[in-house]
Amino acid sequence: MQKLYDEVSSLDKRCYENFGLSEDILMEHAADGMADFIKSKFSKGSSVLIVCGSGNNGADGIALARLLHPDYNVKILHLKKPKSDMAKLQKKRLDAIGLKECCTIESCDVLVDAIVGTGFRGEFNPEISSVIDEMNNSDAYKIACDVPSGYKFFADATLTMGALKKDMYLDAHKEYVGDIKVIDLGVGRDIYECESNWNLLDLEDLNLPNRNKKDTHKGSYGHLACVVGEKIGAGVLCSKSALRFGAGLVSVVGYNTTNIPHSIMSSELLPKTTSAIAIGMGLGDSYSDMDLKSFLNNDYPLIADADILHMDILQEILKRENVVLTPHAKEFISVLRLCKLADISVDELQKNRFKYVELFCKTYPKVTLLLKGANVIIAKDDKFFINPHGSSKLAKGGSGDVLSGLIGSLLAQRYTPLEATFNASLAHVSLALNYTGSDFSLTPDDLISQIGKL
Ligand SMILES: NC(=O)C1=CN([C@@H]2O[C@H](COP(=O)(O)OP(=O)(O)OC[C@H]3O[C@@H](n4cnc5c(N)ncnc54)[C@H](OP(=O)(O)O)[C@@H]3O)[C@@H](O)[C@H]2O)[C@@H](O)CC1
Ligand SMILES: Nc1ncnc2c1ncn2[C@@H]1O[C@H](COP(=O)(O)OP(=O)(O)O)[C@@H](O)[C@H]1O
Ligand SMILES: [K+]
Repeated sequence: MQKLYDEVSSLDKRCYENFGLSEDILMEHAADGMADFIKSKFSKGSSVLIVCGSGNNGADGIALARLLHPDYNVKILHLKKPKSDMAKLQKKRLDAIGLKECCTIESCDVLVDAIVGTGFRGEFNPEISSVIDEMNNSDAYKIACDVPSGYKFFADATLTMGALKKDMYLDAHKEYVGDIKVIDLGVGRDIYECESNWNLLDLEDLNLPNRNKKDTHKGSYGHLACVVGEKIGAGVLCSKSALRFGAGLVSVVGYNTTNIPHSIMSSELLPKTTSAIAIGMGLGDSYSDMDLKSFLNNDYPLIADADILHMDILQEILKRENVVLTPHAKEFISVLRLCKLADISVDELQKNRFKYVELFCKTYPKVTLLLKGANVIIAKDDKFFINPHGSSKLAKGGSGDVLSGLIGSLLAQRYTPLEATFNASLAHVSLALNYTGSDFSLTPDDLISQIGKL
């Protein structure tokens, strides 16, 4: 797990105050880290074009040019005259060396974007936008210094200074950042970083429901009751996924339980041995509020997904002690509206995913939330996690039903709601990563069939 930050200037400040480092020292480490990265990937003599802006992001680029010269064929393009103190200082150092400057985006092996970093505000003017377009059209390997400028530069790799910034994990930014690597600024990351409520999940954080005890039986692994409705397929996918992920028993529950696989049980009412409930997937409007209440009149851990996230009965569900909500963006704006927290568009949500997740969790600290997307957010109370390992292979109907089954299965096996949710999410993305077929071909059944290989 790695920590995520809204901003790192306060971390830089701690370095000056607590460790006696200066802005100059931090910047030299930033540039050195980028130089090391390039040296590890490209042989001496490769051509490197560094495009610099006028602030400290540009200054990082100017320092990098000095460190790579003369082993690499380095050229620098100043989009603006150096303006910050550090940019002016770095320019003076570079001028002393006498490095070649250029004024167009020339062909090169490595292209570095050091136009703007965390200090960028507003929009680029047309001239800078057209330079970034040209950079994006280059065949070179593309490196973003700290962050891709204005999230308009498509990087192959982003070399980010000191610590991971939350903003890099907004869904819309996933297209731009490429592989992200943190550059050490001279004090080691564990010392540079301070506490943060936001964390990035690593695949290695996955804790599978492996069976360590010998004297057990099916009842030891819980019983998931999956309430099904109009579209029975969704409930079947959820149930098959839950059984495969270790639940001892899985039942589909409801009025419509014909043609279900032999391994799944069925009943009209919740079975007596139920230890967790999954509800919402494919539900349609087949149940009255009274019917739904009959499934909710208990305190079993529960995962609520899909259709139920649009229903007034959600208010009842949110009062439960152990509940997980798994909306996608459109469902989450419905949740926010039903809870009278916000009445916003999907676009507004996607631009401010972190803010609205925090708002929801502040109001409902007992609820575990998983907001689906290119980068999944998992949150409870004041703890927030981002799972960035999913891929567009998962963008297919039924992927979410499989996820609900994974979460329901772990709830039935007595993981806490938060642990069930982030472990299930990690398992879900691992299934997609492990799939070796073409990226457009992954089906929910493929996901389920691979659970046993995790
Ligand atoms: N200790 C540290 O601080 C360390 C900092 N580090 C580095 O510093 C970076 C932050 O540097 P920063 O604060 O100077 O901001 P930065 O990203 O260069 O942007 C400012 C420039 O952007 C420009 N600009 C703004 N809006 C614009 C627009 N709409 N359209 C066009 N231009 C616009 C604005 O230009 P102006 O408009 O003023 O001419 C100004 O010059 C950080 O990302 C990291 O790389 C590392 O070396 C590690 C140590
Ligand atoms: N581009 C993507 N990158 C990563 N994960 C994705 C992407 N698109 C969809 N997913 C994941 O796939 C799942 C889709 O769920 P959902 O939309 O509820 O599907 P359904 O209801 O049809 O089962 C979610 O877990 C989501 O995070
Ligand atoms: K940049």
